[in-house]
Amino acid sequence: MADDLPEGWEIRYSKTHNGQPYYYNMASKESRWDKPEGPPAGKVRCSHLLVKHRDSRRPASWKDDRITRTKDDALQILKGHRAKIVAGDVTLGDLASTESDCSSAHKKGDLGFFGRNQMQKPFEEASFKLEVGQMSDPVFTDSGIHIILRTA
Ligand SMILES: Cn1nc(-c2ccccc2)cc1C(=O)N[C@H](Cc1nc2ccccc2[nH]1)C(=O)O
Repeated sequence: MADDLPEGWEIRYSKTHNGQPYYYNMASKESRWDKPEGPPAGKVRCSHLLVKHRDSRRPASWKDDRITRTKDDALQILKGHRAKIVAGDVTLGDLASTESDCSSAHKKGDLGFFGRNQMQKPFEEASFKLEVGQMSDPVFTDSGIHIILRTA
């Protein structure tokens, strides 16, 4: 699909090769038959680990039918997870698989690519501030408390 092309690329259709699609970069004036790789324009890819609490929008998860921990306790738990990741003891993806209260835990916390206006604002703002490979501080949303890793 043309809407997932990297920044600066557009799809065009050849006038000399039976309307065959090709890709054109307006800035570099480069043309190519094969689709350019890279993050879709205006999107980021992130993984996250979520710890919910009793005031979360949905205080339940695949791990726990009824989440009763306080927000403060959730933050302490999340800080403990973040410290292990920073120390290099475990990756965010591996820890999310067992500890995240988001159903994305089953995909190591990977949320795939997303653009603006798709996620809750605090999550979006934090995600778009990250460089690829960078991990956020605790981020608070209506769902709970997250640490976010930008992967692309
Ligand atoms: C936004 N999202 N993507 C998935 C997901 C992605 C890939 C594979 C499976 C599930 C789950 C969710 C989701 O909203 N999960 C919620 C918790 C949650 N709230 C979020 C707010 C912002 C970003 C991620 C978030 N995850 C839940 O399970 O209660």
